[in-house]
Amino acid sequence: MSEEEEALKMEALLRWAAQIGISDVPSSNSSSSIPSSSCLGHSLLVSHFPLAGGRGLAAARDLRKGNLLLRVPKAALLTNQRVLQDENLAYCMKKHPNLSSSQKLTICLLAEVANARGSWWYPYLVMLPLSYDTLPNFHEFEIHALQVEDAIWVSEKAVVKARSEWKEGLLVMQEMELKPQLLSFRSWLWASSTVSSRALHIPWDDAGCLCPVGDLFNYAAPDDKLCAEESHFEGKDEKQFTEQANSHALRLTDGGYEEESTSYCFYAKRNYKKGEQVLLSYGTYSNLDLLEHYGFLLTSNPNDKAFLQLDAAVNISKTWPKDCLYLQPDGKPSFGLLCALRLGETPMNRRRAVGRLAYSGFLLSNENEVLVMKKLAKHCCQLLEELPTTMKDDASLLLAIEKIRNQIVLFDVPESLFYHEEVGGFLRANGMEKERLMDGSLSAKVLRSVERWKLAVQWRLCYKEILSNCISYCSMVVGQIS
Ligand SMILES: C[S@@+](CC[C@H](N)C(=O)[O-])C[C@H]1O[C@@H](n2cnc3c(N)ncnc32)[C@H](O)[C@@H]1O
Repeated sequence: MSEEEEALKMEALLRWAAQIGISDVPSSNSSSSIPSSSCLGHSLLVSHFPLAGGRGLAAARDLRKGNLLLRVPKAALLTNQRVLQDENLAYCMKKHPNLSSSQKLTICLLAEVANARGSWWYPYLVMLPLSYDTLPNFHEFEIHALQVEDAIWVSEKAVVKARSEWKEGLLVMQEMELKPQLLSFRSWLWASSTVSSRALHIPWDDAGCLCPVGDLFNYAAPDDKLCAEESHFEGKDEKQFTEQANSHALRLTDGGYEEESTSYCFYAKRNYKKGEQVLLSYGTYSNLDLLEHYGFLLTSNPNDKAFLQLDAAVNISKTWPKDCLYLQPDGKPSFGLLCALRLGETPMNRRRAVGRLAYSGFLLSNENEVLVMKKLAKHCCQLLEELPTTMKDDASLLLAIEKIRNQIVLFDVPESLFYHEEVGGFLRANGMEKERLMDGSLSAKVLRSVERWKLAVQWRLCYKEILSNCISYCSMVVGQIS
């Protein structure tokens, strides 16, 4: 789509949105005339942020924390409930009660796409991205570029899951007599990635909703941290714990469906200057989570995690589930990991006696702490050594990938790059000659693969940075104690 075409389609979307009551004017100001040609202009404007999500929403004026920014009436939301008002679709869907809500929403989206101009959401549908970089879209080469076993496993699982969900959905779509092109796995991947990366939470359906205009907000990581395992379990029953977690989760998002106004409402989580990008916290995600569901990552993500596999001898009592044993971005071990390591370095016959102290997060003894830190640093060094490339390799590879991505002719790239095993792997995976990579004439398909390759290298570099931060952190603690 040319820039001009895109601008026209965006205008049409904003005009349609204004007509159906989507508005960035707070209700108290609703007497002030809403520009009928656009639902935006009072608080927000569509803009482009190349370094932070591409297309997004900018502040149209100085905004204050707590300001209502956008209201999207329930009638505008693309939900299972709305689409399944079509009796024929509802009848086909009813025959397959085992489909998940997300599968249903994926099918509903494809059914609307099949209606083309006949769909009520047509102006919205034509502005959806044409492709996605979420993990289910990764190919074998890109998955292996992640290098870390856990991440490869998560990606492979995401691909397998997408395929099996497609097979399950296929029966219904055939009964609906969707066009053959919409029955393909490629179409399914597009639709399910749209749902995964754009659906917003609604209380009545786990799949969420597609929210025209409201889904143009790009993501910022929430400041508040919800470290479930860090808030002590002690003295709390499961219900209290869940309630606490839910109240945290509510604070972590700055938009939500409001029953009183039957609208999805978005609020400013902080003050914004005119022209600044207004961001939304979709939730607390590690970089792997972001990659899996949204197809991007943050090079500085306060909620990133590097998971560590501990041998059974360390996580002795299996007290901590695997997902509590990780390093934080600054390299500090999570609460669970530190407890497990401290107890792991305690002689068997003393573990019971110091258990309570350890589970409350206290240091057990200076000797124990030094042993823990040395062991942890050694483990991180080993992990770094076992990975096929160093952080320096990754950083220089990223520079080259950036040039390839921008179709810059690679004059100044060292010849050695092409002997790099990984570059060879990329060429083979895409059935390409070295020359094609150098002359900057890549097809759209190859460019999409470059994009995913870049994300994989960025991800593993962030992971390695956390391990490296951990080594520095451990040596600092040992230095302080000794
Ligand atoms: C709900 S949409 C946001 C609007 C989107 N940029 C668009 O053009 O339609 C979510 C998608 O935007 C992109 N995105 C959002 N926040 C981002 C960020 N901070 N950095 C990079 N990409 C981001 C990702 O592709 C993500 O899947």
